Amino acid sequence: MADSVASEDQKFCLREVLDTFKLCLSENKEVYLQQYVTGWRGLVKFLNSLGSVFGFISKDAVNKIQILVNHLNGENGSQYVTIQSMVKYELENELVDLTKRGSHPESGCRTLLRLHRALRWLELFLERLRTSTEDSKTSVMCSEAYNESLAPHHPWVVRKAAGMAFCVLPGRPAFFEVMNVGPPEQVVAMLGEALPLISEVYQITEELYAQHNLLDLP
Ligand SMILES: CCCCCCCCCCCCC/C=C/[C@@H](O)[C@H](COP(=O)(O)O)NC(=O)CCCCCCCCCCCCCCC
Repeated sequence: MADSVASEDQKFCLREVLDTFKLCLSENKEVYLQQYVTGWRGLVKFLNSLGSVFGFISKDAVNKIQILVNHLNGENGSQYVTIQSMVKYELENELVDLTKRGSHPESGCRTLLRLHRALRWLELFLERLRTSTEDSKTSVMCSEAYNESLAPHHPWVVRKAAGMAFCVLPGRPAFFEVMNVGPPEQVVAMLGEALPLISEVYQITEELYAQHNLLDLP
């Protein structure tokens, strides 16, 4: 799985990836899991194109994506159509470890929570990128976004490794290039369109998880 995601055609446009988050929202503001997963697959592809230093990050993301895909394709797949239906199904059937790790280490709820926190990182990072200037450093934007989102949930060793990886991020011009969206003005415009959608998907999930007390799942 890691390999197939890594080697699928490397050339792509970040606009298309971010567009998939648009397709996540149903009419009544539920979040489709299939589309959410597709969005993440695209992001992982982008991450892989930045080089093998990020391999440990993409590997973990791929693992989590695969767990969710297995739920979607499993015999109870119809319960996993939206994040809302997944939460309801897993809670009603006691399929979630609520306070300490136990017999359900791969619940959809705890797995998605990790990606959900990473989506917050993405939102913060992209917002910084959108408002950045030519001499802004991607490594700084990235670690600031990380410190405000994922870092509090990670042990020291992961924070350390992440910090080291951020240092070798390409600079802003090269980064914009890999995004393959066009000149900087177009990148900024694209981000301006994509961010509210990502933010909405994040907020809806955050409220759902808060409502059910799921924000600290082990
Ligand atoms: C562009 C640079 C990309 C930097 C990515 C920033 C996120 C750094 C995350 C570091 C995670 C390290 C790997 C290990 C994580 C796990 O310990 C930890 C906890 O899991 P557990 O409870 O099962 O043990 N896992 C997680 O928190 C999930 C992390 C998922 C990270 C996915 C990041 C994908 C980034 C996509 C980049 C796209 C950038 C697009 C910008 C234009």
